[in-house]
Amino acid sequence: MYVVTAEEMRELDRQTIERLGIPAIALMENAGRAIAEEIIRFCRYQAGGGGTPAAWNQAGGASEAAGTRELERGDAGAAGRSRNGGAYGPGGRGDAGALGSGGPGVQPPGFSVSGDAALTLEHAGAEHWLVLVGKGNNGGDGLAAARHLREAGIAVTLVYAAAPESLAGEAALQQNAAAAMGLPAAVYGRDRVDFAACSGILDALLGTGSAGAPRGAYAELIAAANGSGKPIVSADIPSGLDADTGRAHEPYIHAAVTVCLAFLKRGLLQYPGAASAGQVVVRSIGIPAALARESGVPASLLTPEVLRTRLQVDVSRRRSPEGHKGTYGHVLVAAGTLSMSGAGLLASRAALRAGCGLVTWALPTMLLPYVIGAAPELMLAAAGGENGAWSAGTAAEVLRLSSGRDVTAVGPGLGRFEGDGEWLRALWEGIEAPLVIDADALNILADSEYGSWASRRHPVILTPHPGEMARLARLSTAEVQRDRIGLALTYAREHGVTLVLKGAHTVIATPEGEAYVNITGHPGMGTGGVGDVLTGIIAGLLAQGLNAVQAAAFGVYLHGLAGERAVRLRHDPAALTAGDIIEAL
Ligand SMILES: NC(=O)C1=CN([C@@H]2O[C@H](COP(=O)(O)OP(=O)(O)OC[C@H]3O[C@@H](n4cnc5c(N)ncnc54)[C@H](OP(=O)(O)O)[C@@H]3O)[C@@H](O)[C@H]2O)[C@@H](O)CC1
Ligand SMILES: Nc1ncnc2c1ncn2[C@@H]1O[C@H](COP(=O)(O)OP(=O)(O)O)[C@@H](O)[C@H]1O
Ligand SMILES: [K+]
Repeated sequence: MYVVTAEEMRELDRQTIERLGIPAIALMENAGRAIAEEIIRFCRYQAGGGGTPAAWNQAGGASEAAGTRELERGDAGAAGRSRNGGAYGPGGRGDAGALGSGGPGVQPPGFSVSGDAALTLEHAGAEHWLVLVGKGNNGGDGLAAARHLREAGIAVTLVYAAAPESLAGEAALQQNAAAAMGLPAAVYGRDRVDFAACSGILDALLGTGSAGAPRGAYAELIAAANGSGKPIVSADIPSGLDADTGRAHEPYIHAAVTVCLAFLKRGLLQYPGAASAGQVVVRSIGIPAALARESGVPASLLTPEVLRTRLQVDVSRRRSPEGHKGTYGHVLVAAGTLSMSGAGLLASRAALRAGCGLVTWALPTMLLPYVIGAAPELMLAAAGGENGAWSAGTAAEVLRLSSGRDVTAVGPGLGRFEGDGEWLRALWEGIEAPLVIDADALNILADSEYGSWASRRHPVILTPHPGEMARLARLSTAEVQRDRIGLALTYAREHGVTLVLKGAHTVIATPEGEAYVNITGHPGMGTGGVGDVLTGIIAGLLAQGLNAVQAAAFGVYLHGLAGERAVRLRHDPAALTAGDIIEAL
């Protein structure tokens, strides 16, 4: 699933209209219909008592994002089936249920007629939706949706932010159609609007054409909608949000559902915007995905389908019947100091659980006797150093140990030491295998002009959290968080590295200029050592022959999934520890 900026979206719109000859009004019609269907689905969900995301999916339709957990069920090939199953499940979109919900062998009846179930609502008479209409195309989408809602028997009242005569182009056509259908309309500031009397609000004020903080009537309508306590469904993006960065201008809509049109917008994946969008449903409006591919849209949501098809990852993690420990690669982990030996242990254990054949943990000599037996499957190697710390002189031993290993991971619990820049440079220039760089090794890198180091034949994966990224990019942490996708794309391309920018919705960016945004995981994972586990997983996958981008993307995805599974076993996200994630892998 592609993730676009407002500019990319405009270009794809333009190509669809000009190259394919599909009229803009047709796209707007599709958008309006999709929004109306999702509002009806939301009404069904609410009538059913609301509840879990599963109940939401059952209320009709299921997006690709809803299928992102399918690896969890251990049925990697289920993508298409699960989506269809969701779409035609109980209360679902379409009337395919009329053909029988049974498996193969169930015969359809001889004669059947089915209708537009997605635009039908049993208790429509109980619903009354306010449609807040901006004067751009977002407002046009809202007007088209209003007509479909009215057709479904739902009462609608249009609330224009600006005089209806000020709408132009396709939005003006929609305004004329709505007026011709006799849809009741109010103009904010001129007519009284009773938010208390409605059952829900469609926010079609501002979309991808929005610039800066909402002004005038827009700001007042947003504040009134939020203050009403009624559920809000947003068209394309919640009004007030920056479509690219997810920055929330004041005021901005707090939506229960966002019906994103054509392609996922970057701002819906980046915080704080991601938190204001509620359930995000991406609906096709007739713009082919092939256009996004051909135009080189660089960002995608990381789904099992993207892992399988675009990144060519064998997500089933098949093992050869004749395989042995030599088949699955050997990881060297250079990590741990006296006060942070656990970081090295966590990374090493995670590499084993990720399925590699062998792991050697190189650590300061003094520590070795204390960790014997901590993980009996590990091999330990004393790397020298003094008093449980690393020293510049240990580089030669790490280089010797790395020879013949398939990957070296360096950094967790490493600490800083005299000459650490030259130490890391020796590893960078001398290790003839992929290198995963994390934690203090990233801080060492940030203090070095590593662009002048000899270029490597083998890939480098950097795994910074936002603080480490800030040091690498010489920005503040707030600046890093302002547009994580944009920054990750730029940094990875300019520095020729695979970058894993961690945190909620981790971004994996490639030296070739692509980015993948992960949505597995949860806030309970913000606890010490969880990043060390990720480093181990990525190294373990690299050792098994995955390339840098495959290992980074699949590693981040599995790490989040294991975090979710670990919490289910423990029942409380706050109780999660890094070791639980290793056990849940
Ligand atoms: N084929 C298509 O075109 C398709 C379009 N699609 C839909 O169109 C949406 C994009 O439409 P868009 O480009 O017309 O911009 P939109 O978001 O409606 O806002 C522009 C209006 O808002 C105003 N305005 C701006 N900032 C403001 C502020 N801070 N505070 C107050 N007002 C502000 C601005 O006024 P101005 O500044 O010009 O006076 C202008 O009137 C997109 O999100 C999707 O929903 C899809 O269905 C796909 C097909
Ligand atoms: N809110 C969140 N949602 C999803 N994942 C998260 C969240 N907070 C943290 N994580 C994940 O937890 C890990 C924390 O890594 P890091 O900050 O390096 O921890 P440490 O240095 O203690 O090992 C990262 O993989 C990060 O993406
Ligand atoms: K909107």
